[in-house]
Amino acid sequence: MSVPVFERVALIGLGLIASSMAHAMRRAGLAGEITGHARSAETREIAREIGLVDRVCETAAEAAEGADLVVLCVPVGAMGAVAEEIAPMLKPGAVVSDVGSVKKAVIEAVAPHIPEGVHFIPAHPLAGTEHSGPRSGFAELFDNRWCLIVPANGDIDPDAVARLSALWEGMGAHVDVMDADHHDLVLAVTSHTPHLIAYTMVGVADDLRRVTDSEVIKYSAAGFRDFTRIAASDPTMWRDVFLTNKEATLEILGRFTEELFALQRAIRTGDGDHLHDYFTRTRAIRRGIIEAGQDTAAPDFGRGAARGDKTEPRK
Ligand SMILES: NC(=O)c1ccc[n+]([C@@H]2O[C@H](COP(=O)([O-])OP(=O)(O)OC[C@H]3O[C@@H](n4cnc5c(N)ncnc54)[C@H](O)[C@@H]3O)[C@@H](O)[C@H]2O)c1
Ligand SMILES: O=C(O)C(=O)C[C@]1(C(=O)O)C=C[C@@H](O)C=C1
Repeated sequence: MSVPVFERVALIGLGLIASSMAHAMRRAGLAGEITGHARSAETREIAREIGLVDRVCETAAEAAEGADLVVLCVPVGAMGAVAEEIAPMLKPGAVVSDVGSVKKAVIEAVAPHIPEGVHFIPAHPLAGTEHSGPRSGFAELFDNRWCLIVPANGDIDPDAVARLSALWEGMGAHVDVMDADHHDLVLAVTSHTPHLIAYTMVGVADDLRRVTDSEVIKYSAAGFRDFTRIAASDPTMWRDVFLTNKEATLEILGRFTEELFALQRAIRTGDGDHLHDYFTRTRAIRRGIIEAGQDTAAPDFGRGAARGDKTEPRK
């Protein structure tokens, strides 16, 4: 057991990310005591039943009172209201962080409520699954994944950043620091737009299913099944992501639509060279990731790519 990085940690919201944090902190002895609160009585009951944290509190304010670290693990759209509720209970020198998938909107919603002398250090672990709720977490979720620390304007207290980084590293993650605007644009490319595409593709297939009497689902191959996994992700979380990362997502969707139209035209006009060149470029990107050894964020990647590497390019 190592020495706790924070003596008292409060987790507000007890879903996939908070429950994984609780397991990961316990695995490495990173917190002296963990308190927790979730809005729904049912979630609080389950958390008590499975012993997820040391103390389940009826209010967010009660959970945050006297904590050295408070982590907001609620949907992005709920962050501001939770910050306002806990603000009067925060002790001087405490660290407030969050795990939201969008950073600029969270900073705008939370920062105005943070009292003087309390450090607000937003963060985002780049790890998740399509599951949600207090039973869905597991200690290994953050192993070898990135956690991005996104300092809010003005507060970059080095000691507080170092302690939060040590906590995430103790939970298995690699830590990097990124500016909020850049974070939101990068995540719009790598996470938000791909989720929207998956939701759309599964919706299209569902419409077709009614026509073809379930053939689409019955005969769906692995690629489409991967889409259905992503499209099973929590509706509240993803509604909030798109409503709060509007600008960056619309920018990337605009570019995506242009490329899609170009591919559509190539198919219609029989422009095989365009299609082949495009697919060759995208395959090279995947291979580059594998060769650079940067595939740790997706354990399945390597195996699939190793098989793919042996295939000969075909015209
Ligand atoms: N799921 C992922 O893949 C993933 C990955 C990284 C970051 N995130 C971010 O982490 C946060 C939590 O996501 P999750 O996947 O753990 O969600 P989840 O749905 O599993 O859990 C959310 C929890 O928040 C609680 N909650 C909702 N509104 C609340 C409120 N107003 N007050 C108190 N509790 C409230 C719910 O009861 C639930 O316990 C989100 O901001 C999300 O963007 C999610
Ligand atoms: O693996 C998944 O299921 C995820 O969608 C995880 C994922 C991602 O897009 O990579 C989803 C949202 C996040 O904020 C971070 C990670």
